[in-house]
Amino acid sequence: MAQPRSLVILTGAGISAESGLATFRGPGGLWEGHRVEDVCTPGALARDPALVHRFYDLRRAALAGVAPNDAHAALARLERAWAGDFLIVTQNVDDLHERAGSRRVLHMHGELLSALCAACGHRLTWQGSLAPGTACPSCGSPRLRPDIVFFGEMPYAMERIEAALSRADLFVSIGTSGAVYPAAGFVRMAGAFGAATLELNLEPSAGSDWFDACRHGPASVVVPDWVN
Ligand SMILES: CC(C)NC(=O)[C@H](Cc1c[nH]c2ccccc12)NC(=O)[C@H](CCCC/N=C(/NCCC(=O)O)S[C@H]1O[C@H](COP(=O)(O)OP(=O)(O)OC[C@H]2O[C@@H](n3cnc4c(N)ncnc43)[C@H](O)[C@@H]2O)[C@@H](O)[C@H]1O)NC(=O)OCc1ccccc1
Repeated sequence: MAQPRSLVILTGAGISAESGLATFRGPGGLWEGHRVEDVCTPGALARDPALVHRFYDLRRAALAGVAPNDAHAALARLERAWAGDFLIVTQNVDDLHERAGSRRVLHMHGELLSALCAACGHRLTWQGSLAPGTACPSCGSPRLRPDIVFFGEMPYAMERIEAALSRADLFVSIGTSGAVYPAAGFVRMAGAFGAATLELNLEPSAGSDWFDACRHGPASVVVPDWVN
């Protein structure tokens, strides 16, 4: 196969698992203790903003105690060496890709270190806890919320993502269970545009059958192996 020129990499919670961040559906997964609809839906935010804000405050605080692992580092290395189009589309809201040195990263489900005004759409970097009712520095309305895409909300930058998928020669999915859409549909979209597709995951995912090739194992092993 000719050297791929245009690469799109999708990552999920599995790439951050070995850094000590819980995944969603694994044992002790993030949702355990909280029903998704109680903490990650617009309805939940309206019903109990304190619970939702506290859920993301805890995850934001946990970031200080973790660091990127060899899988994040390998992708940053690959990006520096890559001549063509390169894009990491992550479902993760942590900042471990950027802390590993990755630059061309798109957070399709939002970021913990960002706050969003639900009234005017203004965004600002946010560290520490975010109390419900915090005023937006741009429009003054007390409607700052976690800059997170909740279930039922449209993921960010879908046009940019679909454009990159339509140009991709190679699509690689790392550490995701393929349970959440539209991300779980990207392998079929990329494949339909002629891209070669590869899954790197601890175990087979819900979408493994859609990939041309799969390599299963811990991300900190299979990702550097693939990159080198
Ligand atoms: C549950 C599912 C069935 N529901 C959905 O998909 C819904 C509804 C839906 C839409 N289309 C559909 C089609 C069919 C069915 C349902 C739907 N989708 C939505 O609501 C999306 C929005 C979904 C985004 C929700 N927000 C998240 N995150 C932010 C919050 C937060 O992070 O707190 S989703 C969240 O869950 C998902 C978790 O999945 P993974 O990251 O894969 O994690 P998981 O634990 O599941 O798996 C980990 C994997 O890693 C592996 N692993 C573990 N350790 C390692 C290791 N060490 N190494 C390697 N791999 C490892 C494991 O084996 C496993 O495979 C991620 O996307 C993550 O971001 N929005 C929308 O569709 O909007 C519409 C719309 C259209 C027009 C206009 C307006 C609206």
